[in-house]
Amino acid sequence: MSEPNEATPAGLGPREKAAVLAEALPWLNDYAGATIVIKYGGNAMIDDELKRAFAEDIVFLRRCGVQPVVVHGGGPQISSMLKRLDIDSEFRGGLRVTTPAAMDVVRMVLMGQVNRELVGLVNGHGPLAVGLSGEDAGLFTATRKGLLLDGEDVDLGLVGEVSQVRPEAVRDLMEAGRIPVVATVAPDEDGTVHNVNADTAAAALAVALGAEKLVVLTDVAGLYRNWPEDPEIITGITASELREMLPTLQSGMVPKMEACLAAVEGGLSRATVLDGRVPHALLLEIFTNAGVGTQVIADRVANDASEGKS
Ligand SMILES: Nc1ncnc2c1ncn2[C@@H]1O[C@H](COP(=O)(O)OP(=O)(O)O)[C@@H](O)[C@H]1O
Ligand SMILES: CC(=O)N[C@@H](CCC(=O)OP(=O)(O)O)C(=O)O
Repeated sequence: MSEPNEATPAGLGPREKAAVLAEALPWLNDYAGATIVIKYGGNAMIDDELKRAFAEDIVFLRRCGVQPVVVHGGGPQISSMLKRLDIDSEFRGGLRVTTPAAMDVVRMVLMGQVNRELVGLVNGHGPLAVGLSGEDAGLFTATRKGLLLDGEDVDLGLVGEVSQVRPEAVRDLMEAGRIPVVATVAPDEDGTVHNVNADTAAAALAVALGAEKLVVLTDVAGLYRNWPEDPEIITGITASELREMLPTLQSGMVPKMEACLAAVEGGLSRATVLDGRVPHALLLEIFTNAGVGTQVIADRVANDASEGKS
């Protein structure tokens, strides 16, 4: 048996461990029963250990009385399958130009590969996760997305934005104590399946569920003020400040920060971008005072805070 307060292999003695657990109490109170939508980016699914840690965090949240809903990406996984199949693909404005042939691969990889793997990892802890996509029970309806880039109309092919969310299927699962794991392909009104960016879909679902918070796990420490020259990360930004910054953003950060903005403008108090390469980043964010990543704060919440109302 170890001596009182002797450091464990994890580097913490009993007192420090107890302090970490005690620090979680206010957060446990705050988040009891709350819905948290977690977007898990394909770039954060780096290795098996990180994916296992992510699944543990999701189950931990559920066991603490939080209602986690996972929306996952899989961009790098789609790209590698397209390459194997010798199908060209390019990104414009952070979105994949999606031909019908590429769409078949997007659907196969997101639903048949990434979704199955995440569901399996969570269910290693008990029969909790149920996988679904925007095609199930009318969850998402897509409309074709237009894009104006440098004054030029870009044809993105079968890329969709979410025009309607029917969150009933997700709610049914949550009420049954399950953890919904959502892949972001979605039919349009005629049934043609579209490729929806996972950040965009996560924000739309978070708004439709009236979630407490949107957490986006990616492969950078947060939103850089001057990417990539300067290592400064923005720790907190209001919706108005982010709106001003949006036109200066590049690549994958464009849909990501647009999604965070849509989430807080749609009624959420906060949306946070976190480094998913840090093991258990989700637990650090939800249950400690560590304050990691970039937090986007709704204007009304920021105003209330400056007036001392919260
Ligand atoms: N201002 C910025 N701050 C941080 N990352 C940025 C910024 N601008 C562009 N990026 C790029 O955006 C990427 C994240 O978007 P993306 O690759 O789509 O991630 P995910 O797969 O998690 O959705 C980062 O890895 C980085 O290369
Ligand atoms: C339209 C569009 O770009 N769709 C994305 C869908 C997957 C995704 O968003 O994955 P990440 O979250 O890992 O980037 C794609 O085809 O890559």
